Amino acid sequence: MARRTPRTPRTPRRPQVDTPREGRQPTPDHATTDTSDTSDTSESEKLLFGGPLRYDMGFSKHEDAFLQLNLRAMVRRLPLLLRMTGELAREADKGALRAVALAEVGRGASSAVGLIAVNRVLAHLLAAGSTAERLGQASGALAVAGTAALAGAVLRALSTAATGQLEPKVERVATERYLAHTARVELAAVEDDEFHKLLDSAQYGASSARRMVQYCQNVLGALMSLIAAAGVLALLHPLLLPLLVAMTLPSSWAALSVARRRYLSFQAWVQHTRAGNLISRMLISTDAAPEIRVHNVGPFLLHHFRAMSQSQEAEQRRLARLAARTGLIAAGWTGLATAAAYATLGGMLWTGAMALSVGGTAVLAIRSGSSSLDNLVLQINYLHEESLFVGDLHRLCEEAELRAVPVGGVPLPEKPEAITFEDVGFTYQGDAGKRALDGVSLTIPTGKIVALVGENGSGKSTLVKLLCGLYQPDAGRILWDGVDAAEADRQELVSRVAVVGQDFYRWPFTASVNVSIGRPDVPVRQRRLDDAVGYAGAEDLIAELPRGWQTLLARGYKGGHQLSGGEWQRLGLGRAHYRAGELLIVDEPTSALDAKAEQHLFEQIRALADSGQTIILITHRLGSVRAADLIHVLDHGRLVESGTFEELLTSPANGPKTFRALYDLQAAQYAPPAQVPQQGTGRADAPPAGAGR
Ligand SMILES: Nc1ncnc2c1ncn2[C@@H]1O[C@H](COP(=O)(O)OP(=O)(O)OP(=O)(O)O)[C@@H](O)[C@H]1O
Repeated sequence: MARRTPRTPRTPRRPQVDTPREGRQPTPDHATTDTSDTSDTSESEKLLFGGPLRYDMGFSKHEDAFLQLNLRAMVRRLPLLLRMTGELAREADKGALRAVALAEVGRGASSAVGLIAVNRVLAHLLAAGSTAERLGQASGALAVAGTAALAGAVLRALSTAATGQLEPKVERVATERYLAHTARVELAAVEDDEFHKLLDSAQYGASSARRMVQYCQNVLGALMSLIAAAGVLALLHPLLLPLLVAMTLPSSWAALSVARRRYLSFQAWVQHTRAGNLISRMLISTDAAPEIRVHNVGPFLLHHFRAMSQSQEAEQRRLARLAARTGLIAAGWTGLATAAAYATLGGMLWTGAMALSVGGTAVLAIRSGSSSLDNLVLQINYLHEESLFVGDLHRLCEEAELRAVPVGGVPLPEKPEAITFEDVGFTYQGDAGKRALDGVSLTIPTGKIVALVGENGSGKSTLVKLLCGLYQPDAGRILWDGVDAAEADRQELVSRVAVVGQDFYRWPFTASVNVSIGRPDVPVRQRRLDDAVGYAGAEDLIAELPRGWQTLLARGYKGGHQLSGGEWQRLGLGRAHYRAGELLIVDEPTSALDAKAEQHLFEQIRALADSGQTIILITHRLGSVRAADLIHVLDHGRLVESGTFEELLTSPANGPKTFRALYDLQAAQYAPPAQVPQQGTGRADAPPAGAGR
């Protein structure tokens, strides 16, 4: 009897990356370290990622729920698995789902009819009489067996066609679920490594759901054939059924053991795999391409890519060895069970407990039944294994619901007079003990230019991220007049805000989309686009692009065009203007602008503030904050000074002097040697032109 061996360990869900051919390229010193040992953290993991990337499975929250891959648990879970796939399939294409189900039930019925007909044929052929007579009597049953086989083939084709239609739709529906839920979660969730791990494993849920459709079809088909064969066997002799089961148990056990090991391994290695893929992507990324060449980083990355891949290969080897051992044990037990089954059958024939024609049908039914049962267990096992990933997708959706940006809330005042930070504190996840903001109380009067200044890491960007609702304070409140932003409608809050961050995104789309994506929910208007680039001083930039607004701003694509850093910054400013939020936040808006563009921008900012818009300006160029109505100075997450430009520069000798010290330091770099002011003695009215640039 042909036995299926358990699938060998595989990693189809992960992009397979070939180990690159070794070239005679220089490798760094540490390249000589043997990194193929998986028992410890590899040198590459330590060097590039600061430690092990493999998860200790003890952490797994769903170990209890999902890893009990024993036969009982698997059978218990089968209805749930079928329902999960059924729900996805129903959402994707009800008609195709119905067609698959009907075709498979029909196939089972035709298989049972076929077996019964074969039994009749054998009974007629083994009865007394001439050959012609026996053939004549068997012809009716033969015709039935032939028709059943034909019907089975047609139904199989129907089922295959409907499954082919259903599979891609199920994958699409599952992928949409994944993406839609991910897009809705809070920023803090995306930055949480546990949530990210779930994102990693759940991304395979969609392709697993697609494969589950195929396996469901196979399970249904095998189940129907099994019922047919088992029904016939039970009719022939009741002892034949347990024999059938005994023959199939060893391979079921083997398949389950292998699946369990593979899934555990996948979960433990998921982050390692992502890191390996990250390195391979860097090697082909257009952003990294210049530095890879100028600093000759290629061999370094290739070496570590190879080392990380070798660690994974070692894990695959380990799984393969275990699978081979399990398969061998299972094959031994199956051989014994098969010998026992046929010995029992022979004994029954020998003692006359069973007629010869019944014995012939029994052999056929045992062959058909054991292959169906074997196949059924294998398919259920595949189904179960895939369902673990679909389970991850479900878990992600549940988790994402809990961590989703809340919908609804208290409306914000239409024209607030001020936004007030009341004793606000915030610590980033994983940064325990290090407060990014600590007890910050300040006011942002609307319709004014408010500047935030301070040294690197003093908390300026964090403060505006809290203001935009990207993070929630863990202490204190942010009030829009009397309304606490934590209780406000987040959608409304973000619609009031436009941001040009330091790391604003450079969309790999056309210039038109790069600006209009500031308000993706409204139709693109040319006048609004022109206004936006006029504000950012980028009219000439657009006019000079090869295809104007329709120029693709992405390297590595046909017709793609590359912008300089300053040109991107102007487009980013244009995007923020296009968004038309009441609160415009500009974080280092002029870092990449030339002097003319910078001056233009500050004139525009002043004009916007005069028209009633609130501007929050973050900059290290202290000469630029002269135009601000109010300046808040942060230091190590705390507010240390507030006031106008003049107030901060002319504060009394024993008063706060952080701003003054920073300003003098910058001014000194631009003053002619003879006029370098001493710290604390510079005059507010005498900064050198362009100070801080
Ligand atoms: N996403 C993040 N996760 C964890 N820590 C962060 C994150 N963003 C910032 N931090 C930390 O919070 C602190 C404040 O950072 P923030 O970006 O607010 O400073 P900043 O004043 O804007 O600095 P810069 O002038 O360099 O832009 C820093 O110590 C930084 O390391």
